[in-house]
Order: sequence, then structure tokens, then C-alpha cells
Amino acid sequence: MYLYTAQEMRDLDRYAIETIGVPGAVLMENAGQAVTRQLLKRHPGLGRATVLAGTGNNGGDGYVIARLLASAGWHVRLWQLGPTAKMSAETRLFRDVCLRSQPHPLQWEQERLPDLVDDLRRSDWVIDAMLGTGVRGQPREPLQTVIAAVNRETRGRILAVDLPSGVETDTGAVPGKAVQADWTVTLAGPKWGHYLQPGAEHCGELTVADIGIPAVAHQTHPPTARLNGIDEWGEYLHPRSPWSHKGTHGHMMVVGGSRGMLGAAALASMAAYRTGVGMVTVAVPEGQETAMASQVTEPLVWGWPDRGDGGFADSLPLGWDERKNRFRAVAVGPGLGRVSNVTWLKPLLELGCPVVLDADGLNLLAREPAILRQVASTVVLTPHPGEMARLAACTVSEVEANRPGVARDWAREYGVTVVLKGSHTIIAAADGSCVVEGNVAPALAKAGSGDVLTGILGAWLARGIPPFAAAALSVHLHSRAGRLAVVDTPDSVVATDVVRAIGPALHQLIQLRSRA
Ligand SMILES: NC(=O)C1=CN([C@@H]2O[C@H](COP(=O)(O)OP(=O)(O)OC[C@H]3O[C@@H](n4cnc5c(N)ncnc54)[C@H](O)[C@@H]3O)[C@@H](O)[C@H]2O)[C@@H](O)CC1
Ligand SMILES: [K+]
Repeated sequence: MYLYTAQEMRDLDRYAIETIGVPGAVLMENAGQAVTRQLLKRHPGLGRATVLAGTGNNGGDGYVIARLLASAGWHVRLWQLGPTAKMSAETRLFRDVCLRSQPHPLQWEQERLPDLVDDLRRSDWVIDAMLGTGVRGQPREPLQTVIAAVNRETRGRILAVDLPSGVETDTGAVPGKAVQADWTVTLAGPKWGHYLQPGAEHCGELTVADIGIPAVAHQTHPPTARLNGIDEWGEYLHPRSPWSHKGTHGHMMVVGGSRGMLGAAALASMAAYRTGVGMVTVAVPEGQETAMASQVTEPLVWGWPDRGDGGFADSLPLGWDERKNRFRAVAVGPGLGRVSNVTWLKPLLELGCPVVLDADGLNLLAREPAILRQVASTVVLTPHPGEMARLAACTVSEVEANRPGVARDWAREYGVTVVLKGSHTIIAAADGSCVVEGNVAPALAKAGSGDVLTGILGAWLARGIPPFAAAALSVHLHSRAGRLAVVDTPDSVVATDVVRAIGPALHQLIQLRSRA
């Protein structure tokens, strides 16, 4: 499913109206119909609603909703927030329809705040149709006052039309006050602001409603980003062949597991096995082999030169040349610890097979990202915002304020795939492709989760899936496993539970694929 910016939505809208010839008023009527249908499905029978309508087209949708709810027998209070003179032609049209039928618009004045508060308190539903994709900056008065009253006084539920008023469409920024919705019904397609903080937290549940923009408009105006789903990776998901052997499913190497951090490498290797890879070798500093083997039985363990303190020296192991070509993918980072010399990474990036860099692998790379330009391997980076900030030489808040931009710029500049982790992880490819994971899995907000993702990703790469699809599939599988691992509360899930849930999650995805 596509993910839109405000401009992309405007272009789509304009194409539907000006080129295809669907009248703007029809789209607005459709939008109001779609939202009302959703609401009546959730709240059958009669109810009480307060509709707050702004002067833009979002307000126009509000006038349609108010009229339809009143026609359905609801008790509706409709507030006009702003002068009629500022309205777009369609919004004025539907406002005038209300004026000549019902509900009659109540013109906002500051002295009428107590009436509005009374309405908010008595409503089953407050419909926020003040600002949508046309919002610019902090809501101006009287909207700040009204938004504050909505958040403070509503006793029922709040339904936001398209976006909670005050949330910026492209960035999810909330520069002033913003409606704290229970439910957002968005029109024609989801927007970035639904998946970026802090806006994402204002949306509540999200439903996408079709408003009758012809499919050809979506096809000729595809936005540059999509929501993560089966379209991205379904073609690569096959039931395991009964005629395969371990070599068919790839041999992956995890480089990590310094003293005190063996668990990270153990988690990555077990996650890889659960994702179906044929064989895993774990490279650990010499002296850590026995401890590693006692943690996990299945991987092969390979001792690499030790620095003297249980960490990796900056040289390669004996037998490197004989063994280096066996691997179909390598993951460098889980429990790696600090390695003193960035040139240590180079032979790993020159193997020719795909390489995942995570954790201290990323911190090492951050010292000299330009080495990425000198190597042949396909590289996938899995930074959290702190690691991304180190790579991009900026602050964490700069990363968080522009997650898609930072991930995409970096991916493009260095020719890699970037998996920028977060509640909604962003996957950006060197060619500009971009996918966002739409589901959340709060159980994953815990140490060890990143190691599990690295293992899953390494496994798909070793199994031969191209990097962008492998990254999208891994993020989706990881998120699903993170939800399936919850027994009572996400608080109690640990990373080994997520590893165990990879099986059921993968089974669901394979079934989904066979039904598609
Ligand atoms: N995407 C589509 O194809 C369709 C979109 N529709 C609706 O149209 C909306 C977009 O309409 P618009 O572009 O008119 O934009 P909005 O309705 O979101 O807001 C624009 C209005 O708000 C004012 N405004 C902007 N920033 C403000 C601020 N910070 N404080 C106070 N006032 C501010 C502007 O002056 C303008 O009057 C969508 O969100 C959706 O609800 C539907 O009507 C039907 C079709
Ligand atoms: K809104």
C-alpha cells in the first residue's frame, strides 16, 4: 500500500479532478460518506456527535459527515471554526447545504466556549474535521483553544478525519497543540504523519477509507514510499522444498560475541536458524568458543584472534582464505565490542556476499563510512537512531525529526540499504525505494531485539533474497514475532521468546502468501 506526502496527495487529487474529471465536490461527498459509513459500522443505532469543521477541505468533509449523521437520526452539533469567506468552493457548498437543511452550523466565538465544552462532554463522538493535509505549522486561534478543549473535555471518543488536527502530514511533527484521537479515518491512502512521532501517537487506531479516486490516478502518480507488506517480499516466500539440503538454504556467518556479550551473537545465530538458514558459523574471539558452544548447540564456532581481553584483535583468523568463500551472507556486530581499526572491516566487506552491519559494526563503520565506496559487497545497515546519528554525523533529535530523509539520503549516498529502527522502522534502498513498517510491537523495545533482527536478516540474505526485499521481510517477520511472543503483557517478553516466535510468525507469512 502506498504512503503519501501532502504534495503527493495534492497531485493525486488534482489529477483525479482536472485530468480525469471527477468533480472535487464528488470526492468530498465520497470522503464524508466513507467516514460516516465507518462510524455507523462501529456505532450502529443512534448517537450524539459534535462535528468541528475548519475552513479547508478537511472542514468540507466535516460538513458532509454532519449532514449524513443528522440524516441518520443522530443528534449533531456542528461548529463552524473560521469565516465563510476563507472557505474553498466545495467546503462552502457543503456548509450551505447544512445551512439549508440540518444541522445548522454554529459560528464559533470565544464567548461560546462553555457551549462547546458542554457539547464535547455530552457527545458519544467528537469529529475532528478542523485541519488535514493542508495544515501549516502551529494551529492558529481559535483552533489552539478548541483543540485544547477537545482533548480536555471529551468524555466519549474522538474521531479524526484524515489526520488529527495539528499533526503535520509529512513529518508527524506537532508544533503546537494537536488533537489526541482515538481513531483516525484517513482518506485515499495513509500519510507519513501517521507513522512518525509524535504524530503517530495522536492517531489512535488508523483506518484507510477509499474515496473513489480512480485506480489509474494512483497508478500514474505512485508516491515514493509504501507500507511494508506482502507486495514487497511475497514472491520470495516459498514452502521449504522437500528435496533441499542444508547447502540449499545458505551458510551464514555471525561475527560477534566478545567476552560478556556472547548472548548477542547466540541470539542472532538462533534467529537465523529459526528463519530457515541451512548453517550458521559464529566467529568469536579465541577463548570464547567453549562459552559460546555451551550457550547454543547448533552453530559452528570459529575462534578469531583475541586482543588479549576477550575482544576481537584487528587481524583475521588463520584459515581465512580457505573458509572465506563458504558464506552466502555475513552479519557483523552482535556483541562485537570495540575493534580498534576500521580497516578490519574491509576484507569482510570484500567477500562479495551480502553483509549486515549492526551495533558495534556500525560504530566501527561510523569512523570512516567512505570505506563503503571502496568495497564490492551488498551492504545492509540496521542502525537505531543513535547509531544513525553517529553515521550521519548529526544529533539523535535531527534523525528523529527527519527519519525518512536521513535514511534515504544515507542509503543513496553510500549505495547501501538502511534499516532505520524505531516503532515504525524505515527501510531505504540506494535507488530511492522506501518502505515503512506499519505495525508496532512494543515487546521489541528491549535489549536483544536488534540481535534477533540481524540474525533474521542475515538468514534471508544467505537464502538468496535481494537486500531490499530481505530487509523488508525481516522487519515484518521480526515485528510479527514480537507480537506473537506476547503471552500476558509485552513487558515480560525477552529476546529468546521472540526467537521462539519466529516459527509461528513465519508460518503465518507463508500461509498469507499461499492465499494471496
Ligand atoms: N486527498 C483528496 O483527494 C481529498 C481530500 N479531502 C480533504 O481535504 C483535506 C485537505 O484540504 P486542504 O488542502 O483544504 O487543507 P486543510 O483542510 O487541511 O486545511 C487548510 C485550511 O486550513 C488553514 N490552515 C492551514 N494551516 C493552519 C494553521 N496552522 N492554523 C490554522 N489554520 C490553518 C488554511 O488557511 C486553509 O484554510 C484532506 O485532509 C481531506 O480531509 C477531501 O475533501 C476529498 C478529497
Ligand atoms: K482532522
